Amino acid sequence: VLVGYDAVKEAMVDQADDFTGRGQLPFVIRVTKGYGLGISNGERWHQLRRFTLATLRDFGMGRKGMEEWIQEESKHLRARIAEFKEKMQHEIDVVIGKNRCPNMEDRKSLPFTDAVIHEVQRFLDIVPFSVPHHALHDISFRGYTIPKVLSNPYFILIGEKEWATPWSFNPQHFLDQNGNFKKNPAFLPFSAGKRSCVGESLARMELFIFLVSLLQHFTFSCTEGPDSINLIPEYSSFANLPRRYQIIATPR
Ligand code: HEM
Repeated sequence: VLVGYDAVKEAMVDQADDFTGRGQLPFVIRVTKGYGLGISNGERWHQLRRFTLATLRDFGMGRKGMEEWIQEESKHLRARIAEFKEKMQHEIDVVIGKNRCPNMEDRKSLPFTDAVIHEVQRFLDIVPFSVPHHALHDISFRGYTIPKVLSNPYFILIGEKEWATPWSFNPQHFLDQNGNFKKNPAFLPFSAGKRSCVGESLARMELFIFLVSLLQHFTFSCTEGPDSINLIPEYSSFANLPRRYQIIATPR
């Protein structure tokens, strides 16, 4: 298991050619029947990866087309919910108002909202061990010999060295003392290197536009009050699955 940003970056980015193999998890093989980009290796993976990236580009007709498409989708999604702080709504009201759709340009003017979205992804850590990689041949890494085909999961979003309060939900992890958005290189929910998530830009655009547009139009609450929310996942193993709650969306 590779632990912490330094080790993960060194393996997935600096020594990427050795680590791009996909580890063979029995349940993933069963679900995918061994087919598809996520589970493939070798020449098949290279071709599928090139094809997928090209298709995603065509599908989005470039960044702008994809943005408009997500804006349209977000209009339909406003019926879905969660509870967020007034501070985000205040920031959104000041920067965007209520009469136009948010776009990706707005992100730099919404540092608090952006920090909350990053912190949600860090704290939720939906794929805590990422998807395992394996070494393509026997390799040496930090003085250890890693034999070919040994699976190496890794985790980094909760490192004590990288985060001031790793076990608390704390948007300050992504803000400087002036309230500006601050990047943290250890924020790698999509992994890094040659095998990283091909859907990253689509997913990040969706997270931003959906969430901002929901908060623009609704205030969220839950029937039992915020203290009834249990942050411990309902199921935790390969994935962390959050619990389900009935949420009330009140038009603003
Ligand atoms: C918040 C949403 C998402 C998260 C947190 C996420 C996270 C990840 C992670 C951690 C990996 C493993 C990377 C590695 O092996 O080093 C991955 C791989 C992958 N993701 Fe995502 N992902 C998200 C959304 C998406 C979307 C929207 C798509 C499709 C458009 C997608 C398609 C894929 C594919 C095909 C792979 C396998 C890539 C390969 O093996 O070369 N993901 N993702």
